[in-house]
Amino acid sequence: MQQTSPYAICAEQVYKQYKNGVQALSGLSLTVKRGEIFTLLGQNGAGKSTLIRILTTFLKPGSGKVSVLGLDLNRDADRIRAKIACVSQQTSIDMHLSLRENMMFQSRLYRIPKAAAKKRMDMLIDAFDLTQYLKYPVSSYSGGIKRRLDIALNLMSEPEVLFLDEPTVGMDIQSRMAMWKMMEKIREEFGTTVFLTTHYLEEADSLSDTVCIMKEGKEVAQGTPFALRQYIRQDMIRITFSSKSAAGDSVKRMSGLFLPDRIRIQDNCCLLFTEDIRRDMETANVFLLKNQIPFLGIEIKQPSLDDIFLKLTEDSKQEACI
Ligand SMILES: Nc1ncnc2c1ncn2[C@@H]1O[C@H](COP(=O)(O)OP(=O)(O)OP(=O)(O)O)[C@@H](O)[C@H]1O
Repeated sequence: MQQTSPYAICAEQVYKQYKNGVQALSGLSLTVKRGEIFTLLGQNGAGKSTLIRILTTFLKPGSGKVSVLGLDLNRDADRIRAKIACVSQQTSIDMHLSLRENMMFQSRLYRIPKAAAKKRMDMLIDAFDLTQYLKYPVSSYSGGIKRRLDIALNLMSEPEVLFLDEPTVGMDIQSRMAMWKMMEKIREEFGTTVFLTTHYLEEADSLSDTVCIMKEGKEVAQGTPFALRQYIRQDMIRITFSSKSAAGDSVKRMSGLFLPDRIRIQDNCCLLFTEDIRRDMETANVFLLKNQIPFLGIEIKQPSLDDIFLKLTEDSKQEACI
């Protein structure tokens, strides 16, 4: 009897080199639990889209072991394809068809019986608040509504894993919030595993069960947003100056006091990563006052996911699995 894997996705030591010699993945490993929202974060060119193309069977890895829903990617690509759906940057909506026609067309691609397809369509239209748009032509929808419809289309086949490549890119805050609600609904009500990529850190923070930070084709950290924050296990001191150049000048002057990898400039602030908050707070305060360096404020700050992302993606020596 085949055992059900607790993991939706397992990738082990995946390498991928394109024909032009670019090494897009360099030994990437990650695990995605069934039913969770998993977010992949990485700078441009980190290899996120390459990984999605591999996991959705469009691209073969050079080497490494990948299983999706317990099925081996090399042996069972067809079976995997039947159980997943992928919403990419290019929408799969046909602008000449109505909303309902688009959904029914999708159901025919998956050979879903008509009555079942109609039931599923009505449920999805209701679940994702699309009813009010039924009377308008699809071509008139805003980008956010088109994206919502695209996701609904991809859910017609009841996929077990839904891949979303930057689902909220370029959206205004209202549309992004509607999209977050939609993703939570997909996880809560349908039990679908959601695998998404994003550049928005606050999105990863508020929405994800697990976040994986990628750099240069490899994971640098994977864990819950909370665990990632704990990973740094460092408080931060934030000193605010009147301008970025004032912050830069002060950091130069303080360079003898703190190790270079403990100091970072962010906008008009200087961030000090510290393991001894009292000692370093006193050192920084005394230095600033003694040298009459003008500053607007000094405070203790918990690192955000942003700070962790910057720290991990800037420091190539850091690696962590949480
Ligand atoms: N078809 C291709 N042929 C050759 N090189 C490619 C191809 N697709 C991607 N690359 C290169 O592989 C590396 C990883 O690209 P990928 O698109 O996977 O990164 P990404 O993290 O998705 O970036 P972005 O956030 O900008 O979409 C980059 O250096 C990119 O230029």
